[in-house]
Amino acid sequence: MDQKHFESTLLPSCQQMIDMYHEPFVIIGRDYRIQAANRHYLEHYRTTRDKVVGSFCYKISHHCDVPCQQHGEHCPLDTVFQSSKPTHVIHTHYDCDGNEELVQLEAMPIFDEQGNIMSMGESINRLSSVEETGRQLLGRSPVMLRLTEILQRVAPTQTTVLLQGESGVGKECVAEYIHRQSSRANGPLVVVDSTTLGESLVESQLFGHERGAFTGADKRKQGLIESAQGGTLFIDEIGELSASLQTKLLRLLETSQIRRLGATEFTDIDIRIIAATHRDLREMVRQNQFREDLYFRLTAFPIYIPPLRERKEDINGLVEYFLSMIPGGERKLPLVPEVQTLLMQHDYPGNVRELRNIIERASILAHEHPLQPEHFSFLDEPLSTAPHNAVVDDENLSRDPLLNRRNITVNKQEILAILEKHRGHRVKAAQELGISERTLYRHLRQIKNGDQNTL
Ligand SMILES: Nc1ncnc2c1ncn2[C@@H]1O[C@H](COP(=O)(O)OP(=O)(O)OP(=O)(O)O)[C@@H](O)[C@H]1O
Repeated sequence: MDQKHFESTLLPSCQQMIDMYHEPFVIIGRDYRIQAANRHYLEHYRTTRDKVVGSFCYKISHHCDVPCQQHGEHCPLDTVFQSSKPTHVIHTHYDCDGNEELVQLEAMPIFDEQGNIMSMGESINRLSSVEETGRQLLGRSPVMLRLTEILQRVAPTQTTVLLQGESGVGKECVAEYIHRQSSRANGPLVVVDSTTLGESLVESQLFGHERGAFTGADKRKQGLIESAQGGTLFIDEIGELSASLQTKLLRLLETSQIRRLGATEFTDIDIRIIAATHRDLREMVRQNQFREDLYFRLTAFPIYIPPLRERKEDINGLVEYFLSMIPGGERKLPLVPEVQTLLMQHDYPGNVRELRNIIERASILAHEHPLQPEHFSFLDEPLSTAPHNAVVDDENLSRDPLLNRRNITVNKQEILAILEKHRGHRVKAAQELGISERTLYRHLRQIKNGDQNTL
């Protein structure tokens, strides 16, 4: 049966009902044919009922000749018909201009009078795009689609979220995504990198202080926590917080109040906290390095972001995205198969950040030409294991007390070169530099703040 001969068995009243729905909504039959589409659907996709009704859903939504499950996506229709229960899933559809758009589908069974499933109703909720979210959270691998689905669920709540995953997997990207998708999106997103909080002033940086609270405090100052009022506080590398700060953070989580340094009064705080770590907090609890009660508070909603090597299906999309950020980068697409293979074979210890760096570096080497395998030859360079004791002074970085204690100073170029050599792997880079990972983080933040073009 082709589309021309399709006749909908739905009652006209059914059409009226779905037209009242405020999201695009379609009714689909067991044979994957769209039986009805509501007014919002036709408006959103700038199409007509004739073009949609009777067509296969996978053809219209995915521009594909076979149902979703045959090209690796979870098919809500199969689930609904098999289970007779509603389901939801995140899919990539095409908008009316042929651009990909990420949508959340809420699918539900529609029964006939005998209680048999007749059709499936599906509402289509568009998820935010790059323009709306700022930094894009990419990833169409099954694991990233599942993650996006979870993020959609948790974002509108006020729950504290703990993001776990290796360095460079996109924890900060995810935090930003949660914030933008939450009711706090119009409020601030304040990022606190625990590794950059200097020991002595940390408390006043976070909690603020009153005038005269300590020598040099000549005026009252708001801390980072207060500056997140009405928004979200993202605490990166939470495993690095000192014991006393852990206690204070726990108190904030329990009472939603803080006291500025030198203040007698408490201030009410309305923030949502998202924390992140690449460390095993549970193990830190076992080793008495992290408060158990704080750990339980933070793990109200833990989210694990898997390393890139476990979701290599994301690589192509990420490469396209990173190239599109480089002037003229689109001209390097599509990638030749040899380069695609090479990128798929790499292990990415530095995760998405490393992939971004690799693409940027190869693009520079390729200049205006298409990317070829030789532009990636730096991937084959062996990692040096030689201890590094270079003593090159840099006024900005040599003041670090840890470094001075060891009588070692390093400069910006050196840090960046070693980091690049280890493809963004901070643990290895810190080892080679002879400094702690924490100190390396601090330096990187300094470099980032001082020179945006460098990192
Ligand atoms: N899913 C993604 N889509 C697009 N870009 C991404 C994604 N994941 C990571 N990136 C990019 O990779 C880089 C590292 O991401 P991010 O800073 O969020 O990682 P992280 O896990 O917070 O790292 P760290 O633990 O070292 O702070 C950034 O440039 C970010 O924009």
